[in-house]
Amino acid sequence: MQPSAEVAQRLARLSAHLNPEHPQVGESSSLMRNNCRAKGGAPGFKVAILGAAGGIGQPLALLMKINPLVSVLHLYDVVNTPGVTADISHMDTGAVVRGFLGQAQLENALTGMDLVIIPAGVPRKPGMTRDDLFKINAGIVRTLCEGISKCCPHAIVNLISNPVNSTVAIAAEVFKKAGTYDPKRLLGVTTLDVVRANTFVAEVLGVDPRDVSVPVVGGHAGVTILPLLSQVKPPASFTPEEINYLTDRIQNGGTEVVEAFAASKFADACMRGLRGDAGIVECSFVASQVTELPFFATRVRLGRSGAEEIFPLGPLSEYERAGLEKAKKELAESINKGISFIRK
Ligand SMILES: NC(=O)C1=CN([C@@H]2O[C@H](COP(=O)(O)OP(=O)(O)OC[C@H]3O[C@@H](n4cnc5c(N)ncnc54)[C@H](O)[C@@H]3O)[C@@H](O)[C@H]2O)C=CC1
Ligand SMILES: O=C([O-])CC(=O)C(=O)O
Repeated sequence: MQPSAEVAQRLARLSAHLNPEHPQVGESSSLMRNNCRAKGGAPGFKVAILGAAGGIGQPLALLMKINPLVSVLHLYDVVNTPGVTADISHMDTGAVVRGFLGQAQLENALTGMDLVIIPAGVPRKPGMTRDDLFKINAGIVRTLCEGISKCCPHAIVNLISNPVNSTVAIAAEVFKKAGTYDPKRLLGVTTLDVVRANTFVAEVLGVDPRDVSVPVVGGHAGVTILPLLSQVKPPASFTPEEINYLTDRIQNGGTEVVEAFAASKFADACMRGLRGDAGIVECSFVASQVTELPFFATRVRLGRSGAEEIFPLGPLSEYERAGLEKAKKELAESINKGISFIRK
């Protein structure tokens, strides 16, 4: 008797697993080379993390593997992806995990992706600013974005690598050069500023951070991070001392601790937008006409094509208006630095 189609498929998969012909570096098992599809669940999105073996990349990979919106998860790095991929791939959730190691595998990592998340590059050491990372990370982001424009030009890109205030401009220039630029699809990740703002404001108010929403606008470094405490929801008022304390703590939170939770939260919001959910609003650093600068972080509505609507700043307090001027001055320099890196 002939085995059923399903049994035949299972036997083929088992045989491929037991007899790996030419193991490829960076793939966690021969099952992954069979182009197998995630079983069960919604159709899901194909997500690549570039820099997946790093401090942000690894926990982010774990969080994406448990996200039911993800059907395929590609983990790319220049080191250590085989181990990380093996680890993540053993989790009993739906997404199929594949690992890719080194530049030669970048194109395979990117082909067919719906969402590309980029935490690749060097992080700050104590005493450094995010701008101090420009020298190394600018080139890394350029190479990765060249790959994106070639292999998945319609993917949504979540850019985490610092300095975000410059790397978003770098990515935009690379995409423009390649003729693939869609401003709605390029999003600098500033969610961590919002997550911190919600947490610190909730601490001051003595409420649950999940019930608090603080818009954070501008950019993602020092004074360019501008929490709009006058627009906190639910409405709350703060003393001048509280405003100084909160603004300073939110602007400098990155020197306390960095974390992947916010990156995962933002990626999840992008996928819910892609799926067509209504009313998905997050802060992000995007191409914008809210100010005279070409990029600016404000609340944006995420939809099927990325950042579909960019909300204005709303009424600002005097303190926030002064902060906005400082933020714009530094932001303009960071954005120009990114643009000239590619145009030079
Ligand atoms: N936007 C945001 O809210 C945040 C941004 N960051 C930034 O994210 C970046 C990564 O931070 P961590 O994960 O802590 O650093 P990390 O050093 O732990 O990890 C970075 C990873 O990138 C990889 N990498 C280096 N060059 C690469 C290349 N050419 N292609 C692919 N991967 C490459 C490294 O091998 C490493 O695994 C830093 O620039 C950091 O400042 C970090 C936290 C929050
Ligand atoms: O501060 C850093 O170096 C990393 C980062 O962007 C953050 O944690 O907000």
